[in-house]
Amino acid sequence: MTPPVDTGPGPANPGKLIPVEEAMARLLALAPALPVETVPLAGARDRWLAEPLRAHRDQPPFDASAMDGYALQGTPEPGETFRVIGEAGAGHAFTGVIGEGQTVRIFTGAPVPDGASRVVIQENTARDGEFITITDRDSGTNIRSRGQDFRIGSELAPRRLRPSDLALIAAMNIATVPVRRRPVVAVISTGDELVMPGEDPRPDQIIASNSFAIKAMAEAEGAEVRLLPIARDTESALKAVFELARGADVIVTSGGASVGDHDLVAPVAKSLGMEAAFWKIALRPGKPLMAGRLFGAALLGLPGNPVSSIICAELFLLPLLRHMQGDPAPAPRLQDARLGVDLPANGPRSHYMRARVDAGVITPFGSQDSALLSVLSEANALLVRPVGDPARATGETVRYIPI
Ligand SMILES: Nc1nc2c(c(=O)[nH]1)N[C@H]1C(S)=C(S)[C@@H](COP(=O)(O)OP(=O)(O)OC[C@H]3O[C@@H](n4cnc5c(N)ncnc54)[C@H](O)[C@@H]3O)O[C@H]1N2
Ligand code: MOO
Repeated sequence: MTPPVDTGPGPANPGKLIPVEEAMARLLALAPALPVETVPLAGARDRWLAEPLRAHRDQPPFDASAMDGYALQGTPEPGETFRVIGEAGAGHAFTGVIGEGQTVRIFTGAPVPDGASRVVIQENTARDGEFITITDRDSGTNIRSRGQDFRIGSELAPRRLRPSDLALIAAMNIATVPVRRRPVVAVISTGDELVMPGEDPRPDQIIASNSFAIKAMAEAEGAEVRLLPIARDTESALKAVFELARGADVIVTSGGASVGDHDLVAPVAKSLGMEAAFWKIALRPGKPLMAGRLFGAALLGLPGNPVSSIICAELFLLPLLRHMQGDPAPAPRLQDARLGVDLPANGPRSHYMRARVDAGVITPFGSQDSALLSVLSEANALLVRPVGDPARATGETVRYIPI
């Protein structure tokens, strides 16, 4: 186990590994909420509503028939007859008044005519020319009253817009919505060993994989992602690629974050003017995580190990993107499950163990090496072990993050 010792260039108390929660708070403080823009409703799926919306009308806007049948007064008994004096369809109101002994043929969604207090479904009637006879009682009125769904002025609070929210907003008669601008994320992979998938790698080369996960995760969180060229492990190469990231809201690097001679991300970012916020976290995997501000953007330096990089993106990049888009509670949501195995006590770093949760029982994988993409791919949960968590027995309740 790596001891909690740091030789890195972190600004505040550089000898200390920062707790995950503190790192999260300091990261979110690096990036203000993005500006608001107005978009057509049809293009607003998954965007973050920036301000409350208020309904422009009642829904339904009138007392509406819930069934196909006959609108009439009172509570008719089987055997009673009524004269049909007209018809009401959806979008075609009957404008007269229904009197005693009268009825109007009505269809689902039509306004209930004045004078009617219920709709008898047609299955409970027998029609003979101009007349109907009631054959069975209806249990309810079959009328949806005006404003039953929502009233004019009803508020929809800011949220990430799901398809059903779009339908609700449309029904409120609102055609465009104020949303947070999408964050622009520049992704930089670093390392002399990296080649893109599909190339012809030498035996000592590695396929760059991290950026594909980071891009997909950030896009699913609403970002526009710019995949920048792989930066080689020289100051000049890294500087040149950093320059390409200007204009982004968030710059994400992967690799080169540790203490080796070729780990240049922090020194090069500093030479370009980065204000460092923190470096090194009491976290496993992902200890060498760096954050700061560069070129007016939030900079997040992820470790190179593929699993560390993806888990740190889950734990820090995605909350940052949610925060920038207005999510008031952007941290990952923890859930409870029962342990499927005994676990030894945890050490001085929070451990996010790759695990599978099935039917409420969570079991971490045997190997937790931070290079194993095949294990991460089988995992559907990160079992969260807090710093110093004591040994846990099978059946105890533990917390996890679904992934
Ligand atoms: N002496 C120490 N060595 C290391 C420490 C330490 O504290 N002291 N920390 C270890 C930990 S923990 C981690 S995590 C890694 C992180 O190192 P880097 O961020 O500098 O990552 P690299 O050295 O560049 O790469 C690590 C590993 O991951 C592969 N990699 C890198 N980028 C990609 C990519 N885009 N796609 C796929 N694979 C990638 C790279 O080839 C290496 O195998 O440092 C430990 N060392
Ligand atoms: O954070 Mo490294 O082992 O945390 O992969």
